[in-house]
Amino acid sequence: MLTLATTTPGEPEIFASLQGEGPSLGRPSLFVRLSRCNLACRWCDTAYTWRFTGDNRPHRDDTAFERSANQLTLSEQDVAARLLAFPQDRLVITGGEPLLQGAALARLVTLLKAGRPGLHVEIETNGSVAPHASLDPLVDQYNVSPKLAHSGNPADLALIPERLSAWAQDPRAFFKFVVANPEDLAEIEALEALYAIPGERLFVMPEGIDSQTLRTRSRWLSDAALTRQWRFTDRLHIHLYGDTRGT
Ligand SMILES: Nc1nc2[nH]cc(C(=O)O)c2c(=O)[nH]1
Ligand code: SF4
Ligand SMILES: [Mg+2]
Repeated sequence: MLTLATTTPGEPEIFASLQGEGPSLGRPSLFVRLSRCNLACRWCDTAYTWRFTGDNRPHRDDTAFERSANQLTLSEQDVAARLLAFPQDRLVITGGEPLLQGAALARLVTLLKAGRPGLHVEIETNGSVAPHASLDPLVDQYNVSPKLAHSGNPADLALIPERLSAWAQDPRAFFKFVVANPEDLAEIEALEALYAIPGERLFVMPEGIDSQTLRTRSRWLSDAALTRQWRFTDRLHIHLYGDTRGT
């Protein structure tokens, strides 16, 4: 069984969209959003996957979500059938933190690759959880977003040395650091040096859930990427659709 996020109560967050972030930006893709996360970022744009009633960890909006309206449990077969009803040949698995459900995801991806040979599978992860051994060989690309101090997570939960070192050595893993302030850059430089992350696989992305914020931050962040030989990614889906579920 898989625990998914919902778009509207009762409807799983399964949709087709252009990949809005990272190395596959602009590619037509299927998305499935899983519920639950092991971290709690202050600026999380999908707090409805984890900040349920009674969870008082700090968050920008201070909103708590009713679990029953925002979570849905479906079988791997059901999720596979819903995804295979779309024509796209790329899948983005996101969350929440999808790797918390790695064994069930392996069963899902096995069904999907049987139904659509050649399906490209990428996973959006916060980078703190190891992929389940049965899932890892089925994954084509990881978009790894380690959480910096401004996320509000304790570093010992968010930045796991063995994990960061494994991602840095995996050619399938692209780092995507969410940046809000120029002070965040020194932290990225330190991680780049410590784990020897190749610039080719290091993206910076402005934090923001509206076009104006993204544009303002892109102005200095793109310069920072240029001088450090990092890659830059915008958040295309925010410009196109705004901060809405199912897009
Ligand atoms: N279009 C689109 N691209 C995305 N890339 C990463 C997303 C995410 O929420 O993880 C996302 C998303 O929610 N929508
Ligand atoms: S790791 Fe991702 S899903 Fe989890 S709280 Fe942070 S931004 Fe939200
Ligand atoms: Mg998102």
